[in-house]
Amino acid sequence: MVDADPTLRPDPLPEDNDRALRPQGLDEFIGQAEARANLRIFIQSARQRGEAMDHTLFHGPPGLGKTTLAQIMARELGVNFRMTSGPVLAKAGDLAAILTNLESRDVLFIDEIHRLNPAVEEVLYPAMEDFELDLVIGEGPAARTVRIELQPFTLVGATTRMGLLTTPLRDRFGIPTRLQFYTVDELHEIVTRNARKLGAPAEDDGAREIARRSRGTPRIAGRLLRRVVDFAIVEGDGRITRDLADGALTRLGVDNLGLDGADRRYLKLIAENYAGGPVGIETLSAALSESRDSLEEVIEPYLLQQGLIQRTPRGRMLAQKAWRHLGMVAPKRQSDLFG
Ligand SMILES: Nc1ncnc2c1ncn2[C@@H]1O[C@H](COP(=O)(O)OP(=O)(O)OP(=O)(O)O)[C@@H](O)[C@H]1O
Ligand SMILES: [Mg+2]
Repeated sequence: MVDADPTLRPDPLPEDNDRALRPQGLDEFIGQAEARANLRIFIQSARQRGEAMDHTLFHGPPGLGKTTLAQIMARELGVNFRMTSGPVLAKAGDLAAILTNLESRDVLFIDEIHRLNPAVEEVLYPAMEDFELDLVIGEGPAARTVRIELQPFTLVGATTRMGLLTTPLRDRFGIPTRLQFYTVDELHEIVTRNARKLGAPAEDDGAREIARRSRGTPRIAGRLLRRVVDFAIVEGDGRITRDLADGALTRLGVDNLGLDGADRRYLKLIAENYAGGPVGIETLSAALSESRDSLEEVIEPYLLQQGLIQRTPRGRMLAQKAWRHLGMVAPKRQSDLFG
């Protein structure tokens, strides 16, 4: 039932092509216990009523399973899955074409929904609320509006930036769901299961080492597992032991907290050039040649969650844990504040 039309999604991440490791049903999906329990109820209720499930919004950092959950929803609802994304929908007509082709109760997934063009977003409001489409035909004084009835459908939106969603759009989702970073135990289970699927069984300690160093993120766990399997095949006897995983991950530049080169560059910059901060996000973005968005979406959420940095009104600051991790000593004023 999955219909991920490649023309609708020109730029999928390589991991996203990997159907082999993607959990297929809610029972197979590990972690996010609260979100999963709620979704199970809402899916079953929609099925029993024979109605389209309410519109659902998944938000949270990249790689935590937003796309995966949207696909699972369609499968469990027994309906078609249509996928597109905010930046791809350039004109109102692009969205109208998709909406008018939906079958009753289908799931329409819009990735990066915070990047919708305002003209397209306008079309979405009546579609979500009343399953109606108001199309303007013609221009100037001759322009007129035609109303088209749509089949009831479920919109599933995904965003890494909840704060960038307009209020009217946010308010039209009946089921907003925030995804959390995964615990080491959850990632351990995911790695163990995926290693089995890849035909390279992992020892308990080996799987745990990968889990510990995956930045709380299943996508990263999947990527690191594949690389460790490469090392196990070429330099080991195919088994994923703790030593093998540790050696491979260290060679890949993933340190013992799971931070990669970009994370350490961020922390080192604040330590070495700004005495631990506070320093503004724009300054960091310029100094690191990274977009502000990628700092805020990709790098900072995990560093904040790990208590390595703090966000203050005057900018970002290193916490004591970050100084220790870098093997550096905080200047006196810092250690007084965050000792
Ligand atoms: N709970 C889970 N159990 C096992 N694998 C998972 C789980 N969640 C996600 N994955 C795997 O992690 C990868 C990333 O998941 P997904 O593409 O759904 O993330 P995403 O939140 O949509 O990311 P992005 O914000 O970048 O679009 C996929 O390969 C998926 O199979
Ligand atoms: Mg996704």
